[in-house]
Amino acid sequence: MTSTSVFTALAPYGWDEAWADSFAPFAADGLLPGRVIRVDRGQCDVVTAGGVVRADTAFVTPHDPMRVVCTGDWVAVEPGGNPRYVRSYLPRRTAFVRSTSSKRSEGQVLAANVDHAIVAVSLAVELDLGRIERFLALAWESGAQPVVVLTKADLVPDATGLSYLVQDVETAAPGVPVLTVSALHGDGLDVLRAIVGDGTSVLLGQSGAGKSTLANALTGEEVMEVQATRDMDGKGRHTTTTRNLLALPGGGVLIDTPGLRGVGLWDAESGVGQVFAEIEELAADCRFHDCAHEAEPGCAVLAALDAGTLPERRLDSYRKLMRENQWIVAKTDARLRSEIRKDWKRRGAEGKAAMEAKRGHWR
Ligand SMILES: Nc1nc2c(ncn2[C@@H]2O[C@H](COP(=O)(O)OP(=O)(O)OP(=O)(O)O)[C@@H](O)[C@H]2O)c(=O)[nH]1
Ligand SMILES: [Zn+2]
Repeated sequence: MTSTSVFTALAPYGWDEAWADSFAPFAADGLLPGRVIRVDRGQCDVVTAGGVVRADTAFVTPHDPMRVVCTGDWVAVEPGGNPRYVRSYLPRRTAFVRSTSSKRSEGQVLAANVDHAIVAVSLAVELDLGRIERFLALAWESGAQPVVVLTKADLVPDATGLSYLVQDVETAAPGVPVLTVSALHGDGLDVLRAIVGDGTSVLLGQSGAGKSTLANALTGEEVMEVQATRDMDGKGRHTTTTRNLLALPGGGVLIDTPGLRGVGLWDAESGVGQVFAEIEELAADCRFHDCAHEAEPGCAVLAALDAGTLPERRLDSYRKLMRENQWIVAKTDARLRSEIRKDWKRRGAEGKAAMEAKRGHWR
């Protein structure tokens, strides 16, 4: 296959000149480029110019879960073999990471190379700005551009009410476009389509926020492809193959993985800073460089609070997310420290053993 036809085949999945450049050394080794559309234990499905192939990730499964191949990664796969192997993956432009179970406070990459993080928020229930801010922190932290999509706009009875809701969300989302859509009536979908039409998008948001409905509207099909298999017991059994990454009919790529639904905050300090851009801006004018905005003299944040230009809810939410984030960071640091200590101990023991072996030799 020529490099032009590879380019044409993979462009709908987000392949571009820059990816092709960083892939060049792998191409020289006879490896094929492809994008991971799904991962399961030790295996992944990769869309290549020649179609979807199944590949083993044993070569690229390091100890660090942050470095495990994930949906959205561009990989170098072997041209054949049973099993065929993923040999490497290209450096990520962005990555969605979440903290795993409380026992092991490591990050886990959920999706890679995402450009737009679509945060779906239902207008059918009372707005929870704190929750929106949390999703936005995570989105900014990943490197993707967040977009808030207020769904089920048809359930808001009047236009004035709707515009107030949008304004509320906008105060919680500086630098973030806020759209309203109704999947029921199709309102606002073209604006969303224009955004996701370029690059790779993910859908975030609480259960019931309308993510699947949006995904279906964008893809124009069911995201779950149900494949009829051999009817073993006459009950019409089906197996479902899930593609977690889809090329959209109007251009752009959508990643929708179960794991991304319900992500938490992970080391998102700079992300939190971006969500609360106006507070960070104020903080630059505090008298003390390390002002905690609690009771310090010359605190510009508290001054804005007093003046009523900064809503108290915003400051509370900022503090809460910062605290939570610091806790996660501290937990990770503790893990790192204990790992380093273990490493020292091991090296110490090896060193001691080596010394003793030498001594034995001298004796
Ligand atoms: N009235 C109205 N209902 C909607 C709209 N979009 C989604 N819904 C309904 O809201 C409910 C939840 O939508 P889903 O798309 O399943 O939500 P989800 O975010 O995918 O939920 P999870 O799969 O639990 O994460 C469904 O009953 C949808 O039919 C809309 O634009 N208008
Ligand atoms: Zn201050």
